[in-house]
Amino acid sequence: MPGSIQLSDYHVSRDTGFLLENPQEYLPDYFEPWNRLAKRMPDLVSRYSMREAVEEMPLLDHSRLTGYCQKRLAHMQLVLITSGYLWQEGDAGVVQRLPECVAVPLWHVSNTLGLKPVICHPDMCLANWKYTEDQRDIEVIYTVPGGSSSVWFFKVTCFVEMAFAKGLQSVQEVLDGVMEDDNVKVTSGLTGMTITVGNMQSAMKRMHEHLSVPTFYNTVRPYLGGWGGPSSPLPNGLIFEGVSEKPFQVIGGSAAQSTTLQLMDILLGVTHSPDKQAFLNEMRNYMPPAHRQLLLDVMDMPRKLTCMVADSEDSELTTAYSKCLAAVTQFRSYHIQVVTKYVVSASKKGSRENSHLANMGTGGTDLLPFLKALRDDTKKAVNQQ
Ligand code: HEM
Repeated sequence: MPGSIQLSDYHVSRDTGFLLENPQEYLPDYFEPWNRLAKRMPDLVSRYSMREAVEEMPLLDHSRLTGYCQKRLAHMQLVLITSGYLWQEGDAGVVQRLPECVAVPLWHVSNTLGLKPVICHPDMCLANWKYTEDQRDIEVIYTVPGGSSSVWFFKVTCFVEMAFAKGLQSVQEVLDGVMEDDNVKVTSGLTGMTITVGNMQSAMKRMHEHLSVPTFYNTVRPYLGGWGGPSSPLPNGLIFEGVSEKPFQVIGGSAAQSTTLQLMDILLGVTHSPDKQAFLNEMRNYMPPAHRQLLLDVMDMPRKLTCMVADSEDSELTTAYSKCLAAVTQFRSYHIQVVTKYVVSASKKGSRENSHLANMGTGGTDLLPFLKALRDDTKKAVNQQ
């Protein structure tokens, strides 16, 4: 049917959703220096020898990378190397320039993939997991300083994406049901989505099991940072040697770059004020292009779930819709608790080395009012139908 959407057309896997299926762990031997430095980054940083190691690294030919998965792995390795190089000495010891041996390939690989040349959710979550040998659990492949806390942080973020992936069929059901004007299908899809969002919340709850607050705040978070803007230790941005002498600015990694919540917002007709939406739109620039395109195409669907609900006297449909919005609202409320614990309260205890991160989000957002407004917009959506 014209205007209908198949999730599988957008680099979305039936099994793993937005997570890359079978991410690779190592590049071919030619890229051994990248394999080695990316894997050893936390260790090299702890010995303050990351910079030296990067400066000794040869400039490799990125055009020898073949296939999408190799390029995604190369992106992750190069952003990790960048992150270690920049933040090894904390804010005070940051450098203004990224050496050519990292800057040039990172720039080109990023352009090929349509990703920003900075650590991001598509790297550290979507392309950073593998099944354990018995296939019963997952492991993260690469990490940043922070030991078991940082590993756990990435792993739980993967769990949340996995929980979404398990409910993908329900999202497809809603998309199909809306196009076919099929109340039963939409109701069933919304019911499945409600369960899925609940499972995403349960997955996020696991953050508390092994993520230490001071380690997250003082050690993990700085390595997820971007550069540029008044609160950054690199206010003008970073110069990529061999690419341009003009510094440029990027936001760092955040799960706000996950397509999951934005897809649900669009599908459920949740709208945000222009400034909040501008931030979420900016986050789309850090998603893989196919996922970004999915959001745009769902926005452009000729039929809308919200119109269907508004025109319907089918109480099962309207109830399923309200319950789904309530689940997303609860997810956002729970996320606010997590952020309060790991960022807001932690910032009160402070860290001098990375004071610029204080109470702000990666995008420089004033955190709690921002997240609460997004949550309240979700709650309000139900009354707008
Ligand atoms: C310790 C765990 C976490 C912390 C400290 C945290 C922190 C933050 C922060 C600071 C923001 C504000 C945007 C920014 O500036 O980056 C944000 C936004 C966001 N985070 Fe998290 N986050 C955590 C875990 C997660 C997980 C596991 C997910 C799951 C996908 C997630 C999804 C989101 C989303 C979707 C947003 C955008 C705001 C919204 O749509 O409500 N976060 N997070």
